[in-house]
This record gives sequence, structure tokens and C-alpha cells, in this order.
Amino acid sequence: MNTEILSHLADTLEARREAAAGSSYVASLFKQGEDAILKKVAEESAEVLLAAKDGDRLHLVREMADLWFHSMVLLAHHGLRPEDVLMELKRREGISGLDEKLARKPQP
Ligand SMILES: N=c1c2ncn([C@@H]3O[C@H](COP(=O)(O)OP(=O)(O)OP(=O)(O)O)[C@@H](O)[C@H]3O)c2ncn1[C@@H]1O[C@H](COP(=O)(O)O)[C@@H](O)[C@H]1O
Repeated sequence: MNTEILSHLADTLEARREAAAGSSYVASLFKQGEDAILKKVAEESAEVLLAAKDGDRLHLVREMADLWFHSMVLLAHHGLRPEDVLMELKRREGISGLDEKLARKPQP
């Protein structure tokens, strides 16, 4: 399995932007607008926290999938794709989080 599944889902999400609200869950989210999408991202984030705490790994995977899915709807709402996030992660590859944090702080 590779990142093709993310690209394929992104294509489906883009197609739903033109679809009638009653015809699909994603189309109805797009029609409700950004606040509705953000509300779903917040709800799914909270569900990820609860799943992590209950120690059930399958539950965590399912809630994380819900969060990734709704985050991708948010990206699509802004005309962005998962490849944009993957490129940012690629750019950060090999840069230690500690070094990056130090570089941000003004030196005394
Ligand atoms: N990956 C998903 C996916 N993951 C989760 N969901 C839906 O996200 C919704 C919200 O999940 P919740 O757990 O919050 O359920 P809920 O409480 O019933 O939701 P609300 O009524 O509160 O919105 C549910 O209806 C899930 O079915 C998804 N819906 C669609 N997809 C993908 O998006 C494609 C397009 O979907 P449609 O637009 O529905 O055709 C599908 O073919 C799938 O590939």
C-alpha cells in the first residue's frame, strides 16, 4: 500500500465539490461550509484522544482514519491536496525537531 490511496481520495473529494448536497456526505459538508468542516475536524481530534487513552489499537486506527479523512476535506476546501502536506514533510526530512526549534529562537 502507498500514498496512491490519498491521491485517489483527493480526486474523489475534488469531484464532490460540484456534486449536489443531497447526493453525498462530502458534498453536503462542502455545502455547509468551512465552519461545519472545522467542527468535524475538532470532533474527530477529540475522538482520537479518547481512543488513544482507551488502549484499543483498532479503535485508534479507525478514529485516526476519520480524522485524516476530515482533514483532507478541509484541505480540499482550501484547494489543497495531500501531496502538499507530503511535500512539507519531505522538506522537513532529516531536520531534527530540536535543531529546528533552536534555529527559531533569537540567539542571546
Ligand atoms: N473515507 C470516508 C469517510 N470516513 C468517514 N466518513 C463519514 O464521516 C461521517 C462522520 O463520522 P461520525 O463518526 O462523526 O458519524 P456521525 O456522528 O454519524 O456524523 P455526523 O452526523 O455528526 O456528521 C460518517 O457519515 C462517515 O461515514 C467518510 N465518508 C466518506 N469517505 C470517503 O469519501 C468518499 C466520498 O464519500 P461520499 O461523499 O459520501 O460519497 C467515499 O467513497 C470514501 O472513500
